[in-house]
Amino acid sequence: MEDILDEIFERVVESRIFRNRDILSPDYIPEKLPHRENEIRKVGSVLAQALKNSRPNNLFIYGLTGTGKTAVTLYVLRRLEAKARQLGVDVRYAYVNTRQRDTPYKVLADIASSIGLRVPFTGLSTAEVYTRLVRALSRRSGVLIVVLDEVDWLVRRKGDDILYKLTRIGYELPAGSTKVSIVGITNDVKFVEMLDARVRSSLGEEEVVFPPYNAEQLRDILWERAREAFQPGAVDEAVISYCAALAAREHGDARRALDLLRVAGEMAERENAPRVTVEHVKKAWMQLERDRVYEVVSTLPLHARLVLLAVIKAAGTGYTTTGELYTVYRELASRIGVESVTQRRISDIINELDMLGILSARVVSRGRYGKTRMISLAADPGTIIEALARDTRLRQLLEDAPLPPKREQLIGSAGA
Ligand SMILES: Nc1ncnc2c1ncn2[C@@H]1O[C@H](COP(=O)(O)OP(=O)(O)OP(=O)(O)O)[C@@H](O)[C@H]1O
Repeated sequence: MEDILDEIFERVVESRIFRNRDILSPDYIPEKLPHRENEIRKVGSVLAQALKNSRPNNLFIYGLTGTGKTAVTLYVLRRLEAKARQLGVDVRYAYVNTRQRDTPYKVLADIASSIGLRVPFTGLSTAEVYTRLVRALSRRSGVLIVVLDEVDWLVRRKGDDILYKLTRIGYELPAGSTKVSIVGITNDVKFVEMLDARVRSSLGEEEVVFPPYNAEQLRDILWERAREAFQPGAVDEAVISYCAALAAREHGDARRALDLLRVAGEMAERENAPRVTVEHVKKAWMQLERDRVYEVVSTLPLHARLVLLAVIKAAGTGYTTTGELYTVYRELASRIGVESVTQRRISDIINELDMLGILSARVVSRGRYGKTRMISLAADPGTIIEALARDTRLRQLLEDAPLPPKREQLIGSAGA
């Protein structure tokens, strides 16, 4: 036993692969953010007002995942804070990720703690926490920048009341007290439509959109991080370009590209390989894809999981049509005693699952029989089944009857 562990320990300590793996972790904020100069300039120009003790306009940042929104915002805020210290101006910021801190209470408690006000974990009403926060802000001066990351998460679950309150907090404070400005970050472009018009206009005093990275930009980003994270010679141009190309094919997500490189490195290290190869990247891609599918499927609402199960039952690894799918779905729903939703809603669910890359739905013409959608699984069936089977009711349904034969021939007869 000792020998096994010695070997593992030595492999990590004397890694030929990693010098400092943490540099590839998603929380690490690098010194340089290539290809984000424009965004840094825009965010910096809005927030710089704080250095003159003025309230910066509220700022709304959006862009797809992994486009550097959080990294840029925190990078600018850290530099701003340092500059403010130099100038002797009181500028602080509170960073709250509302996916992790998912209630108005927790959000307010985090903001309070950024100005040194302690709020108990529970026991107060949200209104009381708000009142205490307002009181504390009115006793202080300076500027407080509140960053609400993944703000759509909170609003979708708890409504936009908290945003309304926070964007209005200035009206409740007497002259000379803390000036509060809000930075909202989201990767959901449709989120804006969910907001009350007043919240939308006040949060969007300024807006910055982060475009996705292309493969070339991702390569620069990866090299910047790889130089410090890996031992010299452990990764080469082919590996970096391959990671960049795969991530760019999705939507230019830097997080995905970095994850890919990190997992490929871990695989090489575990194999005691002298360097990371394209093969490691391919395997890493498959593993990350499986993890993603598992995570997405496990957290889907019940009816979406039933739809997936219906596709498995009706199509196996082949195809099914919308009508057939709906029949099977209703049967499954009734077997576990839940009321089925309408065909229209199922259609929406199919679109959502298509966008998530779990299902593929293609419209095909069936000549004089009109059009139909051919639906099939678009991700690894084994992983989907594993994730569905976490729910005992669904596991039972999965075990109930064998899968029907493949349906590929349907496609041919539909002329697709
Ligand atoms: N230009 C860049 N240079 C170096 N690293 C970057 C750059 N852009 C993003 N990253 C890195 O990619 C990862 C994801 O970035 P970040 O968290 O900022 O994305 P995001 O747009 O906030 O995504 P999400 O909406 O999913 O939260 C982080 O590890 C970040 O450091």
